[in-house]
Amino acid sequence: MSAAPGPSSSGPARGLQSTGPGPRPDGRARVRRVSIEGNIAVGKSTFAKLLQSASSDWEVVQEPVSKWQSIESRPSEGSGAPQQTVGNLLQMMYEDPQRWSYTFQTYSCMSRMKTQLQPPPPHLLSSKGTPVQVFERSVYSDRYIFALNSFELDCINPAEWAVYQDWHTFLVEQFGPQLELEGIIYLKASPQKCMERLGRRGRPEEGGVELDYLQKLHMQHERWLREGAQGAPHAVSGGQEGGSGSAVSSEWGAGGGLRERSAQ
Ligand SMILES: Nc1ncnc2c1ncn2[C@@H]1O[C@H](COP(=O)(O)OP(=O)(O)OP(=O)(O)O)[C@@H](O)[C@H]1O
Ligand SMILES: Nc1nc(=O)c2ncn([C@H]3C[C@H](O)[C@@H](CO)O3)c2[nH]1
Repeated sequence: MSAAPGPSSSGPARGLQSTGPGPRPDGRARVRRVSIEGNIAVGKSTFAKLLQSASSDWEVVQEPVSKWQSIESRPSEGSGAPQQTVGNLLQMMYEDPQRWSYTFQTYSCMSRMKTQLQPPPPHLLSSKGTPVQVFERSVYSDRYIFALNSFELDCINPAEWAVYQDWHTFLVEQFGPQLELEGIIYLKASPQKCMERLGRRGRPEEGGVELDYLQKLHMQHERWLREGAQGAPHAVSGGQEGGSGSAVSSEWGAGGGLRERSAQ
């Protein structure tokens, strides 16, 4: 594991730094919160399942992909109209990124906010061990990896990018301590390996994803973590080419944050 330097002293990171591993004001104080980050198909969900099955103290909150694949209309109150699926935003984004990337990022980020704001389940609150809530990706990678990448690829225009950053900064500052994460588990594999895994998984929407896109996302992750995971917390535990499961296994270090226990 390498500890990423702390985030800069301005902006949304302030709440994270000031709270640190010390006591939180509510009953959730003992529940650690981390995210798993990494390129598409590197093995985050697979690794998350292993974590969850290893101990009842680890609770995984999945990335809300199924919501993105099935956008539901919300009928007006009392209309009696049934809820309907009105689109697959993941597919729309991949098919026409210039048209749909901004819409996708608003929805992905909002759904990540909702999951990060969820209280821990009761069994974690009553755990006698070290309970950990593990989020698949975060509001920080939404912005500093994906939305930024889409902007750099001209799939989000300068006005959309300015608007995204404005509301993102506002919301992260508003919710600061509640969104707070204490660590990041970074799963890393070469873009070629991710491409292979993506192909094997065969998610229909990803049929047009090219190696070049995974290479760009790989670079975004490397830069973000090298620069101290802007917006996000400090502890980074790095996986290796093998990907999930055997490649990285982490435990809480005495000083807070994640420490690598074994890597092969
Ligand atoms: N360590 C591994 N070795 C070989 N194959 C793996 C490994 N980990 C995951 N896979 C396979 O790679 C594919 C992608 O894995 P997974 O769905 O866990 O990726 P992910 O990082 O969660 O993807 P996404 O970025 O889309 O959320 C799956 O087919 C999975 O079985
Ligand atoms: N453009 C874009 N922005 C995001 O914030 C984002 N988060 C995830 N994804 C894509 C990767 C997988 O195909 C699939 C599941 O992770 O969704 C994203 N794509």
